[in-house]
Amino acid sequence: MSMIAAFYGGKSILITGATGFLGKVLIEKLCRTSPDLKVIYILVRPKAGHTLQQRVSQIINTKLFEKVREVCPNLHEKIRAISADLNQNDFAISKEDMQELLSCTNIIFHCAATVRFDDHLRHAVQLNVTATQQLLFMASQMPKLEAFIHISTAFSNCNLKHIDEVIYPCSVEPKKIIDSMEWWDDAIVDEIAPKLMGDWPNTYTYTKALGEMVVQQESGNLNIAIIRPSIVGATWQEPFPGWVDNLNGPNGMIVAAGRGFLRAIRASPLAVADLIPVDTVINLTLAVGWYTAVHRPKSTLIYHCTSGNLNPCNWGKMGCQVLSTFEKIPFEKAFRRPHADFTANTITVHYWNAVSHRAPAMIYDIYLWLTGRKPRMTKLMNRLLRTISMLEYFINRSWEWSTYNTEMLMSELSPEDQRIFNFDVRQLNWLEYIENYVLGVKKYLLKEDMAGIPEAKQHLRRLRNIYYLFNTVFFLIAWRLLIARSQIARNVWFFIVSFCYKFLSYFRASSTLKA
Ligand SMILES: CCCCCCCCCCCCCCCCCCCCCCCC(=O)SCCNC(=O)CCNC(=O)[C@H](O)C(C)(C)COP(=O)(O)OP(=O)(O)OC[C@H]1O[C@@H](n2cnc3c(N)ncnc32)[C@H](O)[C@@H]1OP(=O)(O)O
Ligand SMILES: NC(=O)C1=CN([C@@H]2O[C@H](COP(=O)(O)OP(=O)(O)OC[C@H]3O[C@@H](n4cnc5c(N)ncnc54)[C@H](OP(=O)(O)O)[C@@H]3O)[C@@H](O)[C@H]2O)C=CC1
Repeated sequence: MSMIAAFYGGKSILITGATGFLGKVLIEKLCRTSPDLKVIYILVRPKAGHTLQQRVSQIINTKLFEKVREVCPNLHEKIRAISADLNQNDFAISKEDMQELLSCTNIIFHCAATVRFDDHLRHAVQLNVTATQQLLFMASQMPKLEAFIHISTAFSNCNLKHIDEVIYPCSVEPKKIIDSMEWWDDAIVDEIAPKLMGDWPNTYTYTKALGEMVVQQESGNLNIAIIRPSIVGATWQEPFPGWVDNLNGPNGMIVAAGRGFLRAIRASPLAVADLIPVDTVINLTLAVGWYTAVHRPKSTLIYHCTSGNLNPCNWGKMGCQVLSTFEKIPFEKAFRRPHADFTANTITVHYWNAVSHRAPAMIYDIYLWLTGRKPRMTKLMNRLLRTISMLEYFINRSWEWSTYNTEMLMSELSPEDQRIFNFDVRQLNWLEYIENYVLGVKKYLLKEDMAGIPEAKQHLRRLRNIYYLFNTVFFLIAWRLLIARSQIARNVWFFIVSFCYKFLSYFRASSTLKA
């Protein structure tokens, strides 16, 4: 019998960020392995045109929940959506709902965050810091609470090279920043943001670091643990390989490369690609929830959920495997044939951006304009290049994360729990994982049918022919213009023609002699 699965039986669990990427996989695994849990409260913000129940139904009626719908037929009753906005005071939760949450909750998984790199500092502080503070305050009023699990990121200290499982202080106290946000107007925030952020590359990583400090400072008597995943990718094994549903992190790059928009990127091929499958993160999260509640460690433990030090893979190897998968299972409606160059040289990057990204986009837009359609490719390309510029920081550096706590936890699990809640990334076969990842992007994110593969391959062959034709015509025109203007080019041309003529004459003469 799994100790972890049994632990969650009969429990009331509160999840924030349940409608997000990690949140969905968390609910799925919890309901599948502990179908006898009492209730999962999820804090969901209302969205225009969708009731809360519709938002829940949209999630649990997807393929991700196919298996769990069999194990737990009353899934709808297990999930109780509570209207809440983490940006509001008391999360705008009704009095009755708040009363129920305070009196019943046993475990909290805090996943909600803004993961946008370019969010305004005010908004990022509100969600990643102030909301965490408020949730901790709520938690302190919950008499039945056994554990509070906070999901952070391994990049909350990306300004350091070696990162231990400890909380590193930021130069300005989070409480001061929270207070200042009350009276600073946006102009002041904009001016002061770079100074506050120092060597953090974006508001996301900076506010996640502040969030960790808040957790440490406000922990009081609570049983708290922090999980720091690195770059979270598609599922590895569960409930099936390759599931992914958003464009964050590498997903958008895989789409852009597979559709032929992205052909070169400034990246160090030897830098470690610290990807971690989302099901691995969730298995660790559930194991940490159990361990924190049952063993009640004296201090807040931090768990790195990373792959680099246990089973490293670099961006070069990953990129090659992505490309070779495109050959077997190409994406539909490609703009150009997938091709990739990783380069660390800035001049080469500018060259590729001009020749491989902007020029084809402009030529295509001219074609759209000439055929009476609205040009859109240049705009799309600019947006892609902007996205890449934000991700570049993470693909040109390597970090070392120590994983003592994570390894300690692994050794504490029974063999059955190690199997059911497997977070041992040493068992991951990268080539197989990446192939399933690309397949998953095609099936679950782009919603493409596998039956369309022959047509997609045919389309790529057409693109190849257009490419050869375009290059030949371009070369001939360029050469013709050069010959017209330059005596040297004319001499070279006559030399080549006379050389070919002599070679052919010699070849013909020798074959006549042999006959
Ligand atoms: C040539 C080389 C290729 C090699 C072969 C293949 C390569 C594949 C292998 C891997 C390549 C290397 C890529 C590695 C990337 C590494 C990422 C590392 C990140 C680590 C960070 C730490 C992890 C975390 O803790 S948090 C999770 C990460 N968070 C994010 O990723 C969020 C990032 N996103 C943002 O910050 C914003 O969305 C931003 C700034 C990128 C764009 O903002 P903007 O306001 O311009 O647009 P949106 O309103 O957000 O969206 C508009 C539009 O664009 C679509 N879109 C959004 N993001 C992407 C994307 N990444 N790619 C493509 N399209 C995207 C979005 O859906 C919208 O579409 P609509 O149709 O308009 O709705
Ligand atoms: N994805 C990754 O690569 C990594 C993620 N992490 C961490 O994991 C956690 C989950 O990330 P991920 O699932 O990818 O993020 P998503 O962006 O997919 O999900 C974010 C969740 O937060 C919710 N949320 C945002 N704003 C509010 C609000 N004002 N009120 C209520 N809910 C809100 C969203 O709800 P809604 O559906 O309404 O928008 C959504 O459910 C985050 O803490 C992140 O920092 C850490 C490392 C890597």
